[in-house]
Amino acid sequence: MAYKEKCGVFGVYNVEKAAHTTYYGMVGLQHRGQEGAGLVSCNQSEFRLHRGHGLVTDVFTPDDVDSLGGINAIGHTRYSTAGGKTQLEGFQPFCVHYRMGNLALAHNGNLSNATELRAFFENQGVLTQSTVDSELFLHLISHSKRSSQIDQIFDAMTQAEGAFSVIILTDRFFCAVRDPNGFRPLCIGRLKGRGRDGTDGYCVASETCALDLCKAEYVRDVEPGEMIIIDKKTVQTGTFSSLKLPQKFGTSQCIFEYVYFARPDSRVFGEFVTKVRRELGRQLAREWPVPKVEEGELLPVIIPIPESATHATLGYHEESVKMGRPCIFDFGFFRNPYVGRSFISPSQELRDLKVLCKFNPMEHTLKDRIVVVVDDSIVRGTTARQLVKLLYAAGAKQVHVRISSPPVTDPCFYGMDFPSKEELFANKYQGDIEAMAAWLQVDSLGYLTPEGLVEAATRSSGTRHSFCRACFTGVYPVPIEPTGRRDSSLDW
Ligand SMILES: O=P(O)(O)OC[C@H]1O[C@H](OP(=O)(O)OP(=O)(O)O)[C@H](O)[C@@H]1O
Ligand SMILES: NC(=O)CC[C@H](N)C(=O)O
Ligand code: SF4
Ligand SMILES: [Mg+2]
Repeated sequence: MAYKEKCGVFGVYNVEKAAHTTYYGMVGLQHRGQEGAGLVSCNQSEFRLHRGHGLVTDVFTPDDVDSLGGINAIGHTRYSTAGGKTQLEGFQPFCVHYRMGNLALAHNGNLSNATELRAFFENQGVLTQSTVDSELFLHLISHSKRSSQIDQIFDAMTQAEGAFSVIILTDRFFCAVRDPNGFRPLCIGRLKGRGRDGTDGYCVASETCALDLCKAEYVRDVEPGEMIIIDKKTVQTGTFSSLKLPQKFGTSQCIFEYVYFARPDSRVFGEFVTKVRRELGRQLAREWPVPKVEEGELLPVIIPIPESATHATLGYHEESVKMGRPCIFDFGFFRNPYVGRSFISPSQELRDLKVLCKFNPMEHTLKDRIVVVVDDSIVRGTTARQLVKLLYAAGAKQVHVRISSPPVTDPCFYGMDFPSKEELFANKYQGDIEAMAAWLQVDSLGYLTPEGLVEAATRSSGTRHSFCRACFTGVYPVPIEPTGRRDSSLDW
């Protein structure tokens, strides 16, 4: 795993067998976090919590899920971006009791003003149970002076800055909030007739692939800056209450969800990820075409680096043919499915070994051909460099690398754990593409331009919102702690 991902949140309201449905929703979101998983269900008026380290299937036995029961529940799959990585107290959902009753909360994202908020509460003598930023939501809610619980939650959300897609379960309602920038995705689903006495149930998830698993129909996304309430009235009328958080910094949805992070079968920010990835591949073909071949030469073969580059490669191939550059699409590597994302790779030597365990080239598709190999991104360069060697060893005549995003130059502070700036491949060569190609030992290297990325993603997703692309520019749309810059224009 070159990047450590983000978290996944999933919750249901008025759904028979709530804990079971949430369990399956979390399995669908496993790719978003593998350090730990947790589930809170509301059984009568009792809130029950079960959480642990590792994959969803490791954390829960069938008995655990049965004993959680309930008709309302929320779940979380975690990759830590703040605070403790091992202490169970920092794992979500958080489940507390305060003057308004029970409250369970799960968060995907990273707060940009966490240090400031923590100092404020600690100075007041507030006792905290973890060093995780997400816990601060609980203190913001319980310290709110507002009288109704909905207003307390709204008040808390207006004081948080940065990336947060949050779901909350209380004794009376279910609530879902997306930060005004809309960094992380969040969508709403309906489970027809799956509620008490044949009424409709509702669910909210980070990605639609989790809705598919639970056979929920996609209703719509929670909009950037929207807080929706699902309660008894929703069950009776089919409508949600919706509140709007004040907008401070414009919208900036994470473009990397489209490039790499989200599951290809999900609909993110309103559009299928596969469709956007194909469009990125098409744009890449226009910017960095397939090399021309001499008459009588074998056609170039276009291959993806599995898994995440497959759909961009299909788009690259389609567009190349349309542009009058004949070539074939094929799979040049077998990817060992048993080498999972939880592979531990602390040193360069182990990372190199990991790549070799993961991929084996298929000689018959590669021998004597010009090979154009497409990947979605380069982080440290480990994958690309190793795979290029394997391609030549398998008989490739030339190797051309195409990347369906710009060079990654800066870390993410909005819920994704990237390597440090110094470790990023592009920074080692100050963006000198020729030097980068020489280190990779390839005949050519082409990255999608930042403009091409934004244009293609906007065109194919049809979104009216802007994207964050700070990891390609170093210009952060919301101030980051302690020295980050902020993009005040956000005009792209
Ligand atoms: O330059 P590097 O440091 O080697 O990292 C880049 C690679 O990491 C990602 O894939 P990853 O192996 O995480 O998983 P995937 O199978 O989902 O593509 C990305 O898609 C690149 O292939
Ligand atoms: N990846 C995430 O969304 C992490 C959520 C939260 N900041 C944590 O560290 O648990
Ligand atoms: S910095 Fe990159 S990964 Fe992080 S939110 Fe922005 S686009 Fe996404
Ligand atoms: Mg990859």
